Amino acid sequence: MFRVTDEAVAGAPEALRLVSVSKVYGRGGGDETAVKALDGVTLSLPTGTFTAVMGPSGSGKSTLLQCAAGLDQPSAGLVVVAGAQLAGNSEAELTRLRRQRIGFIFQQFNLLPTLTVLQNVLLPSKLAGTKINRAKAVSVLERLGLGQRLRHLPAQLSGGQQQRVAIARALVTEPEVVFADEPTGALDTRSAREVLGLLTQAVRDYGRTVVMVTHDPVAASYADQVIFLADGRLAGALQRPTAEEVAERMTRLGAWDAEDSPVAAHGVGV
Ligand SMILES: Nc1ncnc2c1ncn2[C@@H]1O[C@H](COP(=O)(O)OP(=O)(O)OP(=O)(O)O)[C@@H](O)[C@H]1O
Repeated sequence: MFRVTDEAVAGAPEALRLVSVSKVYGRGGGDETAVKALDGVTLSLPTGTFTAVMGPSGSGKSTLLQCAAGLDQPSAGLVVVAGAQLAGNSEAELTRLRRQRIGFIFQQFNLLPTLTVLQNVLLPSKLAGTKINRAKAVSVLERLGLGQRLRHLPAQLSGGQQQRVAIARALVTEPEVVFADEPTGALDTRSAREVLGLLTQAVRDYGRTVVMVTHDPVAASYADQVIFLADGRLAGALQRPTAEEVAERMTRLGAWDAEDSPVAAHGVGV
């Protein structure tokens, strides 16, 4: 099983465990269009770690995130978030677990356009039926540099600011695990760097656990470890990686030709 072995987190409680998780799209069996997107993935991530998930296009990264976050059901296997098993629950129970234990950050921010910044951040606790702590939402937004933007609508903010609102929304419920699917994919270099810094800070200073899918070796280098997928299976890991090491591993996995590597092409961009 893949397990982070960093001394700093040795003995830390487990935030996320996947045991032999597989996902088949389509009907399976004789269905010729069936796709095995995940094929027996087993891993364990301690609380307070930042993990990047990389791999060639179609290797199962988004599927892994969706299954681990309870947004999709695995075809087989077990997902455990901070001791609570996700599979086998009713949809209502799954929704409750998701709202209480999981935060999600998307590439396209997914903010509600008619709600203000503050209302967007308060929405998850409102939906979860928990006591809405306005002061806490304001303090998280202030920490993320948005204290002057509470009453603005998303359209009045830059992309980087919108993603910071989405980060605040993901963090305000103090979830066990924050999943981020290409959180810097729609951002310019500077905003991307800010967002990665904030995710790192959430892990270092607030003990959150972050799992981020990215195509960018520089973004991945902010993580404590990178796990690689190929054809739906784990294909290795790197601890405290540099962007160059990540790019080299991606080249070996056939994700891109060496000369097409984003690091080779642009240098360390983010
Ligand atoms: N809803 C779906 N129905 C059928 N096949 C799917 C579905 N979603 C994903 N797949 C297939 O599952 C495999 C894994 O897809 P996934 O999106 O998880 O890969 P990925 O590594 O995130 O890819 P990318 O880097 O291109 O986003 C691919 O072959 C994809 O075509």
